[in-house]
Amino acid sequence: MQRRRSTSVGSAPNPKKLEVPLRKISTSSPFTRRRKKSSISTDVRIAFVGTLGVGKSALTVRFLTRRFIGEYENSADYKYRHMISLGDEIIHLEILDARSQNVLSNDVIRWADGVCLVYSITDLSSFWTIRTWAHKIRECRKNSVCEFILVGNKKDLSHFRKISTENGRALASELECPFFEVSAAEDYQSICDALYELYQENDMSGVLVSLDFHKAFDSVDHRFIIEALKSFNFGESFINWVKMFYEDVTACVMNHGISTGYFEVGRGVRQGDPLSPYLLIVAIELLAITTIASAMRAFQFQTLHRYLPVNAKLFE
Ligand SMILES: Nc1nc2c(ncn2[C@@H]2O[C@H](COP(=O)(O)OP(=O)(O)OP(=O)(O)O)[C@@H](O)[C@H]2O)c(=O)[nH]1
Repeated sequence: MQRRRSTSVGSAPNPKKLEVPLRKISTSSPFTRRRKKSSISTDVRIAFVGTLGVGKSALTVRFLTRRFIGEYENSADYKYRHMISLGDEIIHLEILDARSQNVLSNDVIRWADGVCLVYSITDLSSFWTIRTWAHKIRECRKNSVCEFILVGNKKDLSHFRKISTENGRALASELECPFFEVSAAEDYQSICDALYELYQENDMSGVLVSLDFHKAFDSVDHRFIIEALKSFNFGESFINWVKMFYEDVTACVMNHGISTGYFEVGRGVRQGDPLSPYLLIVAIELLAITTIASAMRAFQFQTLHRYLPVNAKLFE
């Protein structure tokens, strides 16, 4: 699961904020019943997207308040905050009810951890749009995790149905995402189930990168320090100064007045030097950036283990 803290929708055009008082769903809520984790707090952003009138606001409000009002103010993006507990885990949800547009905005895709692609079972065009939008999400978020689910809303209007459950299921299987048919008008449970599934999907797709900086001060490779400085565009003369301290360094060890021969020192920052912690931070920053990039790439091809040791060697 992506765990982030932010309150704006990228550079989306001034989304109107509608702060809903933080509500804690009781532990008997269907969304909270089935899972127990250690005590942690998670931030999750979910966006409801779909074409005009498919019921995005109705679904959002139903989930947040358990009520179906019927008519909703639809002229802007609305963002809600909501808190739920899943066993010992506190989940801070940010839910975006995106206003309808013909095109799914990149800002929304970049903002969300998970997307509910909503169509109405009574509206064919809302259904056909989904495929394009799903591909757009995959394309736009190919280097980061953003799961989506397919939600067919207005299940209660079965007499006006234009899209069969089988068609919905077939599209979901083509897009390789979970599928739900729900009714914001009549059903609360299935909306919770859908959101829970979305949460689960994201949870399973996360990448955890752990860097162990055991004896990092002593083990960072001097060549890597220089490469890191170059990567961050430090000036040539500054890099030459650092090189002076770190290239061709030799040392010997004195024990009871007896000295070893001189040997080359290729690793470790100089102790007692006020510049050293900053050099280490620069090196760690580059390592973190390349590791995360490798991990995300590796995750896509499911070969995480092959990439991480490459970076880890820099600090061995
Ligand atoms: N019968 C029925 N009507 C629904 C359902 N969900 C939404 N509606 C109705 O569909 C209409 C549009 O619902 P909204 O929630 O405003 O849809 P929206 O996707 O947010 O609309 P835009 O933001 O304008 O695109 C409203 O009249 C709702 O009452 C449902 O499950 N069943």
